[in-house]
Amino acid sequence: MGAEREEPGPARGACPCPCPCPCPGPGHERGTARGCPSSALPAPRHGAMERARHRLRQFDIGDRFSGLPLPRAAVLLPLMVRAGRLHLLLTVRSLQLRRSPGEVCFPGGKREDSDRDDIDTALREAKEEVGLQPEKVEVICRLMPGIDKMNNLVTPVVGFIEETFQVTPNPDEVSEVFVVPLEYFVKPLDYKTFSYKTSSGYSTRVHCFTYHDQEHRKSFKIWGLTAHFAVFLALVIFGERPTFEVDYDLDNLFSSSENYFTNLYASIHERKKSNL
Ligand SMILES: CCCCCCCCCCCCCC(=O)SCCNC(=O)CCNC(=O)[C@H](O)C(C)(C)COP(=O)(O)OP(=O)(O)OC[C@H]1O[C@@H](n2cnc3c(N)ncnc32)[C@H](O)[C@@H]1OP(=O)(O)O
Ligand SMILES: [Mg+2]
Repeated sequence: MGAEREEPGPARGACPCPCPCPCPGPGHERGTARGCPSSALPAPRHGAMERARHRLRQFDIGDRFSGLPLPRAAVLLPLMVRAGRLHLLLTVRSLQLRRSPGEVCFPGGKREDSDRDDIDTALREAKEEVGLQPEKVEVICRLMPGIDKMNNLVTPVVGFIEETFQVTPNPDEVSEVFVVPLEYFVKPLDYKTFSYKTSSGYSTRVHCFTYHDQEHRKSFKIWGLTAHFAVFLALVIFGERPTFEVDYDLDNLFSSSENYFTNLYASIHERKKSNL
């Protein structure tokens, strides 16, 4: 599968943040250290990370959907390298939560007035939920959003974190934290799929992974929107065909993911209009 988008435009010039980096891409906000690889992490030069950065930047949507009239939420897709392989950090929601108790999801939540954008939301929520300090995250990009069952527009923000990060889960919101090799979301050992009709009548495929975690000696079920984001991330980074069917044209991953989102969004818009 070839990437069908060019690298984002020319370098944005000398970076005014205190670090000496050449302002490498969309994840790095000029004038701040936010998303700056040089200041966020001790100069990771791991091959897997370099390749992933390169691929992810081609799929950055930036602020593209920020004007859509839906309530907003954002999740952080925290990537780390363990034993030379990329891994994703996931959480299990506390059983006390009103929505989706006990389900696996990424650190994240609803936008607050103090958040400037989806990156702020994802970083703030990750700090609140698992104790991840924003300056310990190298933000790489924002991927194509999804829409949850409450019709929140949910933007996945991808960031690298250090393998040595010590989680401190907030028990009000998170009961467990675990990591899964990213390859599992293209080559799973235990996978099911089913079709699902959203409240707006849009039919979609839902992925459902069961991951047997050696460290916790237990299995976690990862499905729905969380699985949707994990699969898309793995497709972007590995650029390989998964061992199961997906709703994308893999030779045109960016445009087909955009069509997928646009069709889902249109179904919600149509439903709202017909209810007026
Ligand atoms: C392109 C389109 C794609 C479409 C998808 C295709 C796939 C198909 C999908 C099909 C299936 C679709 C369906 C599935 O996928 S269900 C399948 C599995 N589940 C998932 O995938 C989870 C998906 N959901 C999420 O990731 C989150 O819910 C999102 C990110 C959307 C919202 O974030 P979240 O929900 O995490 O929000 P929050 O962190 O701001 O707040 C959480 C709550 O915690 C309260 N709180 C806060 N602080 C404290 C505190 N100190 N003490 C006590 N409580 C505290 C706070 O008031 C709030 O309470 P409430 O107000 O909720 O009651
Ligand atoms: Mg949350």
